[in-house]
Amino acid sequence: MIIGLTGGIATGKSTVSQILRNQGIPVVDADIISREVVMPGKEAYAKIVASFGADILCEDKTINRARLGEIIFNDSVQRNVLNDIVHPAVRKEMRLQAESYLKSGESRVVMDIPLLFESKLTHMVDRTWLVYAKPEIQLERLMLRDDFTEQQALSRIQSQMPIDEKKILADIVIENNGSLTELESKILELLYDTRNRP
Ligand SMILES: CC(C)(COP(=O)(O)OP(=O)(O)OC[C@H]1O[C@@H](n2cnc3c(N)ncnc32)[C@H](O)[C@@H]1O)[C@@H](O)C(=O)NCCC(=O)NCCS
Ligand SMILES: Nc1ncnc2c1ncn2[C@@H]1O[C@H](COP(=O)(O)OP(=O)(O)OP(=O)(O)O)[C@@H](O)[C@H]1O
Repeated sequence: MIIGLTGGIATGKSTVSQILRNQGIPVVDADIISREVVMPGKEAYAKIVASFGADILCEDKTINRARLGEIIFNDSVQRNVLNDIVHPAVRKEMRLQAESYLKSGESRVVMDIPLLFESKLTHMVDRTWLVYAKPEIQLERLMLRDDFTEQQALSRIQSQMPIDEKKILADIVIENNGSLTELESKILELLYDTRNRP
């Protein structure tokens, strides 16, 4: 059984993933894999440098994520260029990792995929869980976590499907508008309720 965990930027996916990992549930994380597949020497790295130029590199030749982010979160054409380079490699690696967990006998594997609905990847999972935070809380958490101005935060939020639209598409909605303790209790309850029936 593969659970697709999604949400909006900064609504709490990584926080939920950590709670799930603490419960012994394996999580395959698209954000982590998307960092690995763009390391120097990887196929996607060469394509990114060819498309965006050497200006998006740090001195050590790794990709300057802040600089690339400023480009792609403010320009949907450039965003699609990057997505087309990175996403196939991420999907391939996610499948491999999830299959490996299932083969080793895990009954439930979580795929943390921020763009699950935008990229129409629901066929990769059996159920969808959405981590939801009200738009004003999402904005506040994003500005606080990444030290963004309101404009920087909004450009990232607006690069995604609105969280209220995702809410309609998800099988299960995990409300994350309260405390971390409340969130943890909700996840434990959800795991208990869905032990044999996700
Ligand atoms: C633009 C990049 C370099 C910025 O890196 P940075 O370290 O600042 O952010 P990070 O990768 O941790 O992503 C943070 C969050 O931004 C959001 N996000 C990232 N990429 C995208 C995108 N292409 N479109 C919309 N939202 C995105 C997601 O909610 C993600 O969880 C990086 O996000 C990237 O390479 N994005 C393209 C790959 C991608 O789509 N990743 C998301 C899941 S596969
Ligand atoms: N219930 C909560 N109460 C207070 N802070 C929270 C809560 N849930 C998450 N946060 C904080 O909000 C920020 C965003 O959470 P998190 O990093 O888990 O989001 P995310 O959905 O994984 O983001 P991204 O899309 O960027 O990967 C973090 O700083 C996290 O510590």
